[in-house]
Amino acid sequence: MSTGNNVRIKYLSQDEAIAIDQELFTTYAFSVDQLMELAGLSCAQAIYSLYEKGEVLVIAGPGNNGGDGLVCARHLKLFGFSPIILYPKPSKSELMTRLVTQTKFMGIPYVEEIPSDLSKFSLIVDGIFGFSFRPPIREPFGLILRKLAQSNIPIFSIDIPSGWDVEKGPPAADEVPCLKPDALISLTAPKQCAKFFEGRAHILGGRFVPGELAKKYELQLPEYKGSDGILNLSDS
Ligand SMILES: NC(=O)C1=CN([C@@H]2O[C@H](COP(=O)(O)OP(=O)(O)OC[C@H]3O[C@@H](n4cnc5c(N)ncnc54)[C@H](O)[C@@H]3O)[C@@H](O)[C@H]2O)[C@H](O)CC1
Ligand SMILES: [K+]
Repeated sequence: MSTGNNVRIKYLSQDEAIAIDQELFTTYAFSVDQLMELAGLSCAQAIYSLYEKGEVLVIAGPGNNGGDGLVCARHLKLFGFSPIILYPKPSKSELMTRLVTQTKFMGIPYVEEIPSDLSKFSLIVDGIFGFSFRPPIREPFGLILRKLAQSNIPIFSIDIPSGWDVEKGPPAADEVPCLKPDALISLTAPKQCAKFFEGRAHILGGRFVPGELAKKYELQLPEYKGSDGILNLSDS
């Protein structure tokens, strides 16, 4: 992709995305919750820039993509949205347990299963699977994705449209339900599946990559404006 400042942004393979993530946590000494906070905050900032305030269903999966979703929900609440969380396979990790406690103290309600009628929601945040997803989908996520694929509510996908292959993109029509997100936020850098994104806004977020690491992986990241935490790649 060519961006406004004539840089060709790189699309990462699944292995590269995982390797960069690991390097951030080891060599560069970041903790998961530091980066998750920045990632989730950039998701909420992107949503604020794209959508009217309203009731938002945030669906959190079992891994760190789900953690980004929980952080995003917390910031959405502070920004004046009304998030509701579906977190069907809660992790027992200390970090995720703390995130759940934080959201509950923020007064954010949880639902146990995907509501049969989604019409009251103005937006669905897809924090189900990120770059570690490997098909085929295990339940209850197949059921949830089927329901989302059938609805007309705009979907904002965090890092990867859930159910898509991280490199090959949308599943074949006869395989599994295929999400067609209205917006996608790529954290750190887009993964190869983002080439197949046809929605309204492709946002770059997660502004925490040290220059040396970006150079090593030849990320060719476009420049964020000023102190912004997000950059709309669809504008350029
Ligand atoms: N460096 C960054 O940009 C950061 C990104 N962050 C976010 O972290 C995710 C990646 O998180 P990870 O925990 O590695 O994996 P996932 O969330 O993608 O999911 C793993 C989770 O899902 C289960 N799973 C995998 N495949 C399936 C399947 N076919 N069916 C059902 N369940 C499946 C698996 O068992 C795990 O439980 C990245 O995308 C960003 O969103 C960080 O927050 C900050 C740094
Ligand atoms: K996702």
